[in-house]
Amino acid sequence: MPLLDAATLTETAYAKVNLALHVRERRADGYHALESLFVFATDGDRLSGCLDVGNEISLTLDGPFGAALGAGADNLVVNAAKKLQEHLGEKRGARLKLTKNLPVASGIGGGSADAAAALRLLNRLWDARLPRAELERIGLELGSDVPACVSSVTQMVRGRGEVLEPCHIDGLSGIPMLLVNPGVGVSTASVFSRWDRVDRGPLTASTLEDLIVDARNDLEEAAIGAAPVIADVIALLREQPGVRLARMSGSGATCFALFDTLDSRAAAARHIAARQPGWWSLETEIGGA
Ligand SMILES: C[C@@](CO)(OP(=O)(O)O)[C@H](O)COP(=O)(O)OP(=O)(O)OC[C@H]1O[C@@H](n2ccc(N)nc2=O)[C@H](O)[C@@H]1O
Ligand SMILES: Nc1ncnc2c1ncn2[C@@H]1O[C@H](COP(=O)(O)OP(=O)(O)O)[C@@H](O)[C@H]1O
Repeated sequence: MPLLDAATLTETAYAKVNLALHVRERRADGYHALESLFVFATDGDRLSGCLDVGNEISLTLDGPFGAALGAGADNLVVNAAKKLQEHLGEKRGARLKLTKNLPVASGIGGGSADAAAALRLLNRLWDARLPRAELERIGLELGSDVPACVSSVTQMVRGRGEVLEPCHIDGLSGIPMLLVNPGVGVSTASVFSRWDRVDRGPLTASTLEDLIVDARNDLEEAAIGAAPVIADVIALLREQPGVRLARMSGSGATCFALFDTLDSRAAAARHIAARQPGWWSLETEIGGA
């Protein structure tokens, strides 16, 4: 039996879900001004790490999607570690292990959540004690979604992804949620470039009912243009008994459905797995504020 290494720290990289995503304009710098309600699932990837005596950064991967990624410099975990090192101005080392449970490039911010988890973990491991706002600033250099993933709480997100406002909507926390991905990867940049540049108005939802009735994902049409199967995922989710809201997350292809009970979520998961055995799905809940 291996001894438990007391110096190993762990973090969960919670899956991000955009309950609503309004795209307001294409900015001069090529990024898009967004208004989005971010929630986080209670599940995600797992990152663990301990100090490396040689002061090197190394990463190993396992889990269902571990083989879909390299463990080199372009992995967002390694990137995050290097950015934090740079920021601290000291070469410190870590041996990291990422258990990749979430599909890659799938609109649920797996890579962004991993990068944020790496910042949180190394901030503790290296005893750097940077405040959250500083980790969020470093996170923005790694990707637009990383700042929100640092705290992984329900937030209204604006700008490119760096304007964060904690947000409480009654009844959201604990809602049974099903994530479904049809196994196609879509590129975030190409989905944004397919957006029709029509501003359909602000996101003002303050209740779950508003979110269901008035809010949208403005990238859905563009993503369906790139991967038509996304329309089938949404249609299948919407016809499941007990569904309150079904929509695409981020730039796709993962879609989510919120259910009124755990039983209706479980029944939907069973039904979809039987109809589409090749699709990935995750039964989870919306995390606490
Ligand atoms: C669409 C969203 C919604 O939460 O999520 P995902 O689909 O990635 O999960 C995010 O805005 C994605 O954030 P992230 O995946 O971190 O994007 P980045 O690496 O910063 O940018 C990738 C590319 O997406 C486009 N991009 C991203 C963010 C933004 N506000 N406007 C953009 O136009 C740009 O073309 C950029 O080159
Ligand atoms: N640890 C990581 N997990 C997932 N994707 C990663 C990781 N490191 C680098 N990437 C790259 O980042 C890109 C976006 O990943 P991800 O954040 O999962 O997308 P999305 O936000 O659309 O779910 C992918 O093209 C992937 O190759």
